[in-house]
Amino acid sequence: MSQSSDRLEPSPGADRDPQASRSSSAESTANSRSTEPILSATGLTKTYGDGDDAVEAVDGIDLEVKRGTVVGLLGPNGAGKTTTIKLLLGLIIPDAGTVRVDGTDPIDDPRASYRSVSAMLEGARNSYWRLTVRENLRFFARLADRPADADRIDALIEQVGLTAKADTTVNELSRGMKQQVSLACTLIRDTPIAFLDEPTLGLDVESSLELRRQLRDLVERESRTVVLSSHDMDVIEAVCDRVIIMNDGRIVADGTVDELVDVFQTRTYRFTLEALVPDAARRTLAERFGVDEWTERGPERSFEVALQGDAFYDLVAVLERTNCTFLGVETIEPDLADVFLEVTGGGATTDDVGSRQRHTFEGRGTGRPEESGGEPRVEHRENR
Ligand SMILES: Nc1ncnc2c1ncn2[C@@H]1O[C@H](COP(=O)(O)OP(=O)(O)OP(=O)(O)O)[C@@H](O)[C@H]1O
Repeated sequence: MSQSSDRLEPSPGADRDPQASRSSSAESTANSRSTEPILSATGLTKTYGDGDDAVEAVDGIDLEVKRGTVVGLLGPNGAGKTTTIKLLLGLIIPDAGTVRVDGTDPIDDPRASYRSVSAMLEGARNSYWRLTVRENLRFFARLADRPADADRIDALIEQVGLTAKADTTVNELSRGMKQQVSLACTLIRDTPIAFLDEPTLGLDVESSLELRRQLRDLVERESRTVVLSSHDMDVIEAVCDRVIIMNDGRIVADGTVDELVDVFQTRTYRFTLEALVPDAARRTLAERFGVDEWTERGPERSFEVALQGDAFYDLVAVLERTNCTFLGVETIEPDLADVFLEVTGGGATTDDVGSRQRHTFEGRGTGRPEESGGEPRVEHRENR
């Protein structure tokens, strides 16, 4: 979808008067609004097509989002993230279920809902490339109930790091900069809710890091409610308060990044062996533990494997039985990539894993790292 912000334009004359006198009933409505979820969905369902071609994209989702939180929607390709966002925005009609956006119904009264939301869908396409950065922001600011003034526009341009490019046309900017302009165009309307669908899609590592930093900065300064979808676990970990993992149109996990890591308790280990690894060992490790990638480093061979509970001891027993000379094992702190694999049963690879904190245990033996006696040496590996 493109030009999402156009489609979210409020109707002329639909403006609310911010200075309107507040009756006590209006106050109590405002108070109850501040405690109720700013966004909710019940039984949300959407199937595309019919008959043999039917695709159940969203299958009975219930969801509540508190004000001022940043929620990450994560899941493999086709999980239903974009469809969910479009349903919440009222851009597509659900087959069943209800949605409330800041006290409004985006299906019955889309204009009322559009005052509360802005969206950046599919990356950098929601700005006008023949206009300058500042012209874009002026344009999008004017779509708001209370248009931002020149100072606010300059401040936002500065926050996304584009002051030097403020009067440059967007088509002359790099892809990362275009994405920053899109983000600024989405945020300039100062809506209480912003949807960001894959905001770092297609960015190089540097630009992705920069956008992530700016996003967190903006969210902290302005306490917006943000719903952000991404395949990029580093983005989700860096920016989100809460993570919802989708698979096959359903929510399969919902919690804080820390909670999910605790719940799923997957540990990834790197085992290092002497070079002569018997074929029987390789075969058994592949069949029982899915070990099919080995790293060769001089006289050492190593592999990484995600294990739960007693599987660690089972693997060590296989190494002993097949006469492998075991040089050491490191534990790698689980992160969202591991959780994601665990919950969805696939759909991403551990190549997606970004930064990991490693607890390295050295020395020969077959004991579990915690029992190997050595003090763990903590390393930090940056993959980004
Ligand atoms: N307009 C459409 N017509 C038919 N099927 C669709 C349409 N849009 C999405 N789908 C299908 O619905 C399912 C969910 O798609 P959706 O785009 O919501 O997933 P997603 O999690 O956002 O995926 P991705 O991460 O790849 O963008 C997929 O099987 C997709 O092929």
